[in-house]
Amino acid sequence: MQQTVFIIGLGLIGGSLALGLKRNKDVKIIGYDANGHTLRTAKRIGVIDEMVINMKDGSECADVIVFATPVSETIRLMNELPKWQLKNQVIITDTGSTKKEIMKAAISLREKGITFIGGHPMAGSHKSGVEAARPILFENAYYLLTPFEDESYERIQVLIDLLQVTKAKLVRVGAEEHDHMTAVVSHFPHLVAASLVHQLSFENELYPFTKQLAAGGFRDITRIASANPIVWRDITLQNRKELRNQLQAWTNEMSKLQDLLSYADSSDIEEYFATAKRVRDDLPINAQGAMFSSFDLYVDVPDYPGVISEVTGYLAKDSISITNLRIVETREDVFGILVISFQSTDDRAKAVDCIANNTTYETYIS
Ligand SMILES: NC(=O)c1ccc[n+]([C@@H]2O[C@H](COP(=O)([O-])OP(=O)(O)OC[C@H]3O[C@@H](n4cnc5c(N)ncnc54)[C@H](O)[C@@H]3O)[C@@H](O)[C@H]2O)c1
Ligand SMILES: O=C(O)C(=O)CC1(C(=O)O)C=CC(O)C=C1
Repeated sequence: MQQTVFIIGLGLIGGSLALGLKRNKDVKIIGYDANGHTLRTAKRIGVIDEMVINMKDGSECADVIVFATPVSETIRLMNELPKWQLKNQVIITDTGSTKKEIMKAAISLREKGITFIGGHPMAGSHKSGVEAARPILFENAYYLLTPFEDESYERIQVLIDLLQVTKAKLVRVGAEEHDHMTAVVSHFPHLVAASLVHQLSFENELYPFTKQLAAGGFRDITRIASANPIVWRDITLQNRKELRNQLQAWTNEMSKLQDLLSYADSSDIEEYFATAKRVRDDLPINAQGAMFSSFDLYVDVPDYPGVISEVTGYLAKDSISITNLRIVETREDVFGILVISFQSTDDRAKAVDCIANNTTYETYIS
């Protein structure tokens, strides 16, 4: 049976969901974005099957409506829906990073007999926009659903059946619990990343050379500070209470660090790092999802013209797809390390063999 899915907001997440759902040939994707350029691009590059230029047209013919807009916009737009002639059995969902405020706003839909099931795919990136969308983004990632407690099993199952094709791990949680857990592993780390970048820019006024030294570590820990500020403004506003609690916990941890720096001996300091390493090493970072991972391979290449196309040429010859390519500059005067990203660990393993078979360059997995 054909299903029509209407996606509102065609950025990284709306676009990736559209591409993921399109793998099911019985699903037709209609898209809308407030940004005309994004909307036309989404149609041109085949992210959506059809575009509409207002929400009403898409909403009235949809079996499922998905909001993939910044969370404050989602709440504003949800309130528009009851004005239109929606299908009787329509299911409304969203992809927002917060859930409590959204579920609160959904009460008015529910009072009008409209089904709303909150959703949040726990995969993403610091990139935004439709060009960054990927069909595999949600594969193996947790995809949290926050239906109302007494939502009918059949209605939830319709949404689960639809989303299954993305290969995400669908898990049901309460909205409050959701906002607590995501504050710890997602929202607060974004505040920390932004604050480290602020700290660097302050430092930079006194020691302008410092920025040049911001190599792997600083770049890794602050990658997410490059995310869309509007998306993160809205998340922060909606999850303020949990974020204040996290900040208090962080402040307590920092004061422990103050003590460590002032009084601790070398074994206590080593133990501090060792405990963190144990916990960090146990995180499931090699699977996409709980943490987004792009399966990077570091290649130590010599500095001569054409070396990058030489390496990518060998990979192309063996039909190994790459998703990204960059040079990590560790020193200004020395050619950096070539970092090639792959879609899967399998592709990366094939690349290691391919480079070993064709060159003498050393490869590393971080
Ligand atoms: N970026 C991530 O890593 C990530 C991960 C999971 C969930 N989310 C959530 O998914 C949602 C979308 O985030 P994104 O990363 O795709 O952002 P994005 O900036 O890539 O895309 C958002 C899109 O929404 C459009 N938009 C904004 N206001 C609109 C309106 N009134 N009507 C129609 N379109 C509108 C924008 O033009 C843009 O194309 C957010 O709620 C975010 O919290 C983000
Ligand atoms: O990988 C990233 O860049 C992300 O920030 C993705 C991330 C996260 O914090 O893990 C961001 C927001 C979400 O709602 C879910 C995933």
